[in-house]
Amino acid sequence: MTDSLFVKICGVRTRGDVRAAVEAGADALGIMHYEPSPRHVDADTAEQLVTWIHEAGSALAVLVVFDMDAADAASMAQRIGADALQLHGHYEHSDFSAARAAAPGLKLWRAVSLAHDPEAHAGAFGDDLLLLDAPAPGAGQRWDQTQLHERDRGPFVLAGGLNPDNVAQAAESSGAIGVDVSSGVESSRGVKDHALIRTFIDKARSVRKSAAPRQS
Ligand SMILES: O=C(O)c1ccccc1N[C@@H]1O[C@H](COP(=O)(O)O)[C@@H](O)[C@H]1O
Repeated sequence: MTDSLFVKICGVRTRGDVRAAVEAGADALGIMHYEPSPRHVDADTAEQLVTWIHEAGSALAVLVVFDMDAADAASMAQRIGADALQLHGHYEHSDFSAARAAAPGLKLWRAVSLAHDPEAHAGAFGDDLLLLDAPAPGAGQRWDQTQLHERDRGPFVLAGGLNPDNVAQAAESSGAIGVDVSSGVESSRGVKDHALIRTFIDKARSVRKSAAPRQS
């Protein structure tokens, strides 16, 4: 594990988005499969994006879903060759067990908001990674991080309303091990701005992970 932040760019939809994010040094790229999202792609496009991501370099291809049946989502992630499945929405421990049974070896990332799950902490559902996000994910919404420090959450990735101007301060004050962004690197809803992607990653790379969260 390096001492620089883990950086995920979420909601890629084109080969140009993939190239821009991978060439800028993203550690993971998110592929959104959720029809109400402006970043939604169908299963065939998702599979093509996974191929492009793997051809372009070593970044992880992450299938991102919202309230999709966990086992079905895991099977889809495995079928398209994704490296991880990011589950947003109303999931229980049993859903993660079902997903693991459907796709053994697939990394499962649990995305929650402390507003909905104030006790959330890393590994609670046997997940491989915890993302702490805004109550309304994908909306470019910042959230109150003071609740974050009420208890030890273990390692987590920070998401929700991040952008090139706030990512360094947000990451340093939260003690996150990584950051995840969608709206903040777009020129309009669902349209990635490749220059913003590059700037976001540069700013995130300027942060050294802290041993403990600083008070914001
Ligand atoms: O991006 C979306 O449209 C989306 C829809 C439903 C669930 C999750 C979604 N995206 C995730 O939300 C975070 C934060 O988004 P933003 O940066 O505040 O726009 C994003 O990183 C995705 O993991």
